[in-house]
Amino acid sequence: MTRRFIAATAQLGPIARDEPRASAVARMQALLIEAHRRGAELVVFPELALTTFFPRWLIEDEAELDAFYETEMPNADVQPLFDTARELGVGFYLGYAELVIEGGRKRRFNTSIFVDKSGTILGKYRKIHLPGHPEYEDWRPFQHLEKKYFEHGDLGFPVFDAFGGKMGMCLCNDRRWPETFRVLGLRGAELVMLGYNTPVHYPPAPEHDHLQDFHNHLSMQAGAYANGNWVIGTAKAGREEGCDLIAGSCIIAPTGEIVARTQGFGDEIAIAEIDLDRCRELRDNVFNFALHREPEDYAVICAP
Ligand SMILES: NC(=O)N[C@@H](C(=O)O)c1ccc(O)cc1
Repeated sequence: MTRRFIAATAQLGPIARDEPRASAVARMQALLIEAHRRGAELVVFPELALTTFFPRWLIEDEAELDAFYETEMPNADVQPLFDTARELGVGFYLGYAELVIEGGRKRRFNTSIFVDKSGTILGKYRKIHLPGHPEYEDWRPFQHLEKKYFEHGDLGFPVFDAFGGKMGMCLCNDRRWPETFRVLGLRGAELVMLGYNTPVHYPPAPEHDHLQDFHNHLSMQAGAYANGNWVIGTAKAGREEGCDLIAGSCIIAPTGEIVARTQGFGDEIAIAEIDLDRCRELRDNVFNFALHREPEDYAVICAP
């Protein structure tokens, strides 16, 4: 089986708070069709791609909050995206807010799925590194209530087989943690897909605002290089409900080089050919884990 294929990062511009899912889905269908026209067989959409980034507000009314979550996947709103992808034979990664009833209680996760070319959900991931704060903080110009609205993901960092190789997923803040990429790398991931919503303004340390794009690429390029895997990182970008989100969606080779990136802040794709065999350039050499890793000396990073 060939291990070369064209992939796309499919960046979304802002999604308004009152924008129906059908509109976000139609925008994603258009990007997927364009990606397919340019030869892509795999498309990576952002984190929370069906709605606005709602953790920026305190939402006290439970029904109003619940309306931002999906209780089924696919559901009637998202089915057209699944249908288009299946008809065109394109696989995709999609981030969304997930609400499930388990043990008689509501459980909420920041989730991503991977859907193969036949429309089958092959993998699911629930975000592990939840940033922000658990309660309303009135000094902030906008909230970041992921710790209030989501539980810590309970699926670990799974990898799954697709496109002739091993695929992994993570979400947004996970990309800043080397452990995310290393765990996926130790499980053999050759391509890590991730979506992000990253405000330009970081209220706890505004002196870092000018570094947001740099830190975004630094994290993903380091994750690719130190583990010898491809990375596709996709932004929800632009001024969303008055909050500026960084763009810079990109495809990164195992060498750490950015080989394709978006140019603007709106709906846009960038494509590149992925050759999974190129992971060997790193994994057979400087990052040959079996030969050169020294786990006996790493115990401290696993201590709680
Ligand atoms: N959706 C996310 O995980 N976003 C985080 C990130 O980009 O790491 C993030 C960025 C800025 C903050 O003030 C809080 C959290």
